[in-house]
Amino acid sequence: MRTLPLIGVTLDAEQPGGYSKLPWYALRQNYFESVARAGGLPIALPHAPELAEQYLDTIDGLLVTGGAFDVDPSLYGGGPAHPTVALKQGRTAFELAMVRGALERDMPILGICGGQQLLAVALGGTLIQHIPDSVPDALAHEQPNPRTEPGHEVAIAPGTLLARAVGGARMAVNSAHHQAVERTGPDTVVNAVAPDGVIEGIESTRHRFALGVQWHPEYAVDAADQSILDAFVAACRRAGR
Ligand SMILES: N[C@@H](CCC(=O)NCCCC(=O)O)C(=O)O
Repeated sequence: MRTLPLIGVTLDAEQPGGYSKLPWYALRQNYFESVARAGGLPIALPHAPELAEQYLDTIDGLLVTGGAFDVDPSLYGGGPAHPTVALKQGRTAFELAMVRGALERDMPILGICGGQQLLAVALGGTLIQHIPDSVPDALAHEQPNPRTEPGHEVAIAPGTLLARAVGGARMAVNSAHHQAVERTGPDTVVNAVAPDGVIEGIESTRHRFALGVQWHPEYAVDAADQSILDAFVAACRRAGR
């Protein structure tokens, strides 16, 4: 039996330029730090769909991170891609293989921001491709102020896994997204909503822990943010080998 649950953390993929003249991976340190603070052992997962099953045989839980890109609308019947849609096909192919495999195993999954959107799609949901064009009087979901500060509040749905994790009805959250979950799939419920009605969190009702939040709890903007990681890692510990 492992002492710490092994948490697979997905990476962003960058084209040559900047750090390296070759393709490279990137991820903010606070993703790993927030998992470690929660008592998990974070491990980075390079993009290799052919290794997904072996990764899933090894880890106790999956953290699907965010990034400045979008899920391909063809994956949720979204029709033509909005002009603002940016794709990272290799990353999405790997993350989708990992999420689908984890769901099949009922392995705990936490999706953050774009990772929440991918989880929603894997659960049969759809996305709003560009909030400003779809939501009248929408808040600034790509907040102008630093992401270490709140962008807006969310209302947490009572009786949900998220409500039990954070122990409250409202939270201040940061916001760095132009898309959002539009409709949830079967056996999936909305657990958080912004004041303008934009969905800010979803969870499966038929898995032990399949939770996504649109904001970035790894920044710990709200005192309750770390409790989301704590609940996720605790679920991984219970599910662990
Ligand atoms: N498709 C999503 C992506 C949202 C997201 O993951 N944002 C994070 C920005 C980069 C980072 O700091 O991780 C959208 O709605 O834009």
